[in-house]
Amino acid sequence: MGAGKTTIGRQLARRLGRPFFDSDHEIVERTGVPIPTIFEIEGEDGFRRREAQTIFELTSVSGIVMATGGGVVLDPENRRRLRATGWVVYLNVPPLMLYQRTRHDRNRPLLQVEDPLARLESLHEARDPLYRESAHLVVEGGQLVASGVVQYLIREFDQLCLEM
Ligand SMILES: Nc1ncnc2c1ncn2[C@@H]1O[C@H](COP(=O)(O)OP(=O)(O)O)[C@@H](O)[C@H]1O
Ligand SMILES: O=C(O)C1=C[C@@H](OP(=O)(O)O)[C@@H](O)[C@H](O)C1
Ligand SMILES: [Mg+2]
Repeated sequence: MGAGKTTIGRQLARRLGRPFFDSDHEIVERTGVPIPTIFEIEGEDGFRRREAQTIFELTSVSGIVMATGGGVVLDPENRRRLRATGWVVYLNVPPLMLYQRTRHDRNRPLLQVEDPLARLESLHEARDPLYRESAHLVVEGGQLVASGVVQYLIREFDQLCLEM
């Protein structure tokens, strides 16, 4: 959360001239309610079921750029499908920076706790191996501005296309 998936995904899609989908946005569109409301009514489990269904559908569409929610890697089938159907990028950003970017945002239910930085640290530790297992490319650090990451990804993607 706060790594820049939505921001960078949208910019990357625009630069590549491809359609952009954000799995969280799809879930909100389909249910007609914001993510915190889904967590309130159906719990995290309910949200994860909707997320897995959305990932299943979006990984069936080719030629798109997709941003996922940060918890998508918890489900082994999500990880398998994403890796098998797409070119997966992990934006690895230190928890303190994630905290600075998300601290005023009330739209992430998992961070509405007394100590959001500690929550981000423990999520990062638990999920980092899962992100690495899923990704074809890891962008380390989070120091680059979003447009810089996009430029880097376009170069890497062009190189990949040349090699194919
Ligand atoms: N590379 C970046 N450098 C600085 N701020 C960024 C960067 N990427 C995203 N942000 C900012 O961080 C916040 C969270 O970004 P977002 O794209 O919603 O992350 P995610 O979808 O991974 O949770 C937004 O305010 C966004 O403008
Ligand atoms: O990390 C997570 O478990 C979540 C990340 C969120 O998306 P972002 O990573 O875009 O913030 C959203 O899917 C939900 O609040 C749960
Ligand atoms: Mg997002």
